[in-house]
Amino acid sequence: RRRPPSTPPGHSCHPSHSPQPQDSSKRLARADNTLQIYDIQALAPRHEVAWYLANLIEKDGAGDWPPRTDHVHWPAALRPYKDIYLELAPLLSAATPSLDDVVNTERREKYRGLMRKLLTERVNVDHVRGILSAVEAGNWDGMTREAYNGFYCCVAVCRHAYRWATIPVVKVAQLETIVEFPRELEVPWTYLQRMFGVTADSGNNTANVLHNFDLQGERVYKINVAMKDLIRESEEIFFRMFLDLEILGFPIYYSMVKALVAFDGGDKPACIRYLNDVSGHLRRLLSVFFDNVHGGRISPLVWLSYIQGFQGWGIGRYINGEYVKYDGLSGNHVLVFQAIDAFLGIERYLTDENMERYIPRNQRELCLAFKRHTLRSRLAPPGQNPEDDRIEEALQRIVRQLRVFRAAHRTRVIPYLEQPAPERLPMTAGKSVLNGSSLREALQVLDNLMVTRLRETQ
Ligand code: HEM
Repeated sequence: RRRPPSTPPGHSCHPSHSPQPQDSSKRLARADNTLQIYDIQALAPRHEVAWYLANLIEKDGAGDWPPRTDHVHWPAALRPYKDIYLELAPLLSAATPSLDDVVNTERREKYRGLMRKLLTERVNVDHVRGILSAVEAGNWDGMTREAYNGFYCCVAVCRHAYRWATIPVVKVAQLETIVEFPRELEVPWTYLQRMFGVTADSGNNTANVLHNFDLQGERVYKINVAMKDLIRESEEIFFRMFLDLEILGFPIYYSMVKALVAFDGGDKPACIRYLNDVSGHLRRLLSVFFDNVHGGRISPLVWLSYIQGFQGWGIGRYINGEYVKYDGLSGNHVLVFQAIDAFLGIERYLTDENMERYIPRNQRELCLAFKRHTLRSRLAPPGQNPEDDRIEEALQRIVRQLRVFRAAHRTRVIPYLEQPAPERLPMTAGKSVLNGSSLREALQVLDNLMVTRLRETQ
């Protein structure tokens, strides 16, 4: 298998309340997962959950998790995409969002026109197709999986930039229902989405966020490059959280697999130890949320207008005569929460349809495998077997941790969502333009979703 990253082993200090986001010494480093990955690979032939985790790491992860990406060593035919995104990035955001539809339409047409022009001039679609079809046929001579992951991100963010064409997101953009994308952005997208086993026209947390970091932890395609520090720093901290969640998620996936292998091998004391490990790792992971989702780190004054909007989508296309609208990104795409829910036997938050649209196939399959092996349906009734009771207690501890997270998430996100943004209609990235006659009603719908989820967490 490919070597895991050459970044330093172990962990650097956890982001605290006052780091400069640009200061790399304060960032959580990717861990050295080598030994755990060997262990998972060794277990793969005899336990299907280990197999699905090994498969995710080897394929989507390019040999590690979070996924390894390369944004530099690409075939020449693909490189213009990155150049074009980066060249146009300073034009994307406006320091003062206009409330005038005419001004906004002009801004957007200018951005789209430029992107179209540069794509036509510099991208040879036949060459792009040639490279991606070779990969699809299993021939990786032309590019590595790391580079493929990087390119997935690049095309995804180019599409989101083209979709909105000005940030903050404005009403005229929200009112579009269908957008005709340049073929340079359509052709590769079909291949990329097929490879990852997802169907949406929009991106997802894996493409737009996880793959948007190089191995040194630098974010490659930023949104608000020419805006004030408060916006740029909040943007960095916000997206960095999602990489950190997967860095800290890895030992959780590992411990959950080991707990299942131990249980299935009849070693219940070892199973309990691994479940306790899950709790310990989860505590650390949740602190990423608690330490960052507040005004001292991510400013609610700028989040809604400058950070969230880019990741929305809210347009669609006709498929077999029926209009299908796609949503953008949400925390609900994050693998670690889906995997833990599945492991605990909690019903899924996303519908089957949304899973297929936004969650890469190998992530979905890992979660389904966790669900098939959930321990809770296999324990003796309470009071009949002391070891089973201790397993249930350990599982309950994890459930309680998730409940604390969900209760906190419910309240902490409100100041971000209720920020005035007169340039747009109420919208979340994950749920698109919100129905309801007022912002209050729209937020109530979201709150109901979160309360229901909290209730289901048991
Ligand atoms: C300003 C920051 C955030 C806001 C405004 C926000 C808002 C929301 C909203 C409105 C929902 C319900 C609608 C939907 O499914 O999309 C949601 C769901 C969700 N969010 Fe967030 N979120 C934020 C940050 C985060 C972060 C950092 C995480 C991960 C630690 C996260 C994890 C989740 C999860 C897992 C769900 C699905 C429901 C669940 O499993 O409880 N969110 N978020």
